[in-house]
Order: sequence, then C-alpha cells, then structure tokens
Amino acid sequence: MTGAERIDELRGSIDGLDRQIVAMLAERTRVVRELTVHKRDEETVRSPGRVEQVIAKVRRLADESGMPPGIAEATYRTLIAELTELQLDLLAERRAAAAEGALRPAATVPEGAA
Ligand SMILES: C=C(O[C@@H]1C=C(C(=O)O)C=C[C@H]1O)C(=O)O
Repeated sequence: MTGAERIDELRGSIDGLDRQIVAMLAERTRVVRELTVHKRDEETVRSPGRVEQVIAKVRRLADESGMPPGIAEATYRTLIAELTELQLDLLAERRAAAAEGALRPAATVPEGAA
C-alpha cells in the first residue's frame, strides 16, 4: 500500500469515528436539555463545581486511554461553554413564556359559551 492509499484508509476511519462522536454528543446534548428543565436560575445552570468535576473526570479518562489530558480538557471546556449558553437560552425562553402566561387574562371563555 502506498502512503497516499494509507492516508485515504485512515481518513475513512476518522470519518467513521466522527459519525459516532457526533451521535454521542447529540445524545449528551439531549440529556443536558432535559436536565435544564429542572433548573430555575443561572447559578444552577452554570454549576461551576460540577464543571470542574467533569473536567477532572475527562482528564483522568483521557490519561487512562493514552490521550493527552489537555486535549480532552480543551474539548470539554468548549463543549460545556456552548451547552451553558444553550441552557441559558432555554431558561430565558421559559421565563419569557411564564411572564407572558402571567399577563394573559385569567378567564378566556369564548363568547356565547355556557
Ligand atoms: C449539564 C449541566 O449543566 C452545565 C453543563 C455541564 C456539562 O455539559 O457537563 C456541566 C455543568 C453545567 O455547567 C449540569 O449541571 O450537570
């Protein structure tokens, strides 16, 4: 096999891995969205203590798997920053919907209804 053929082969492996990684990240994002439903304030959304636990965990897992921990940390810090923005947007949407509900008239019985 030539060097160029091997590069093609390895890029095929990378493409397959990327498909799996993105599918897992999508599943992780779904779980974070569900968890956000139970959060009531920005402090709980940010949960800096939990962020540091996750970072310490992925650094250790990377190290155990032969990957430089700094790559795992940088990847997860970016991921968590984006997911935190997503959670803040969801929280703001829920607050806006609740405020709108509070402003709506209580009784909206259609005209003529018994
Ligand atoms: C998912 C959570 O919310 C945020 C996102 C985190 C993550 O993606 O791991 C961790 C902490 C929070 O910043 C959580 O509180 O667990």
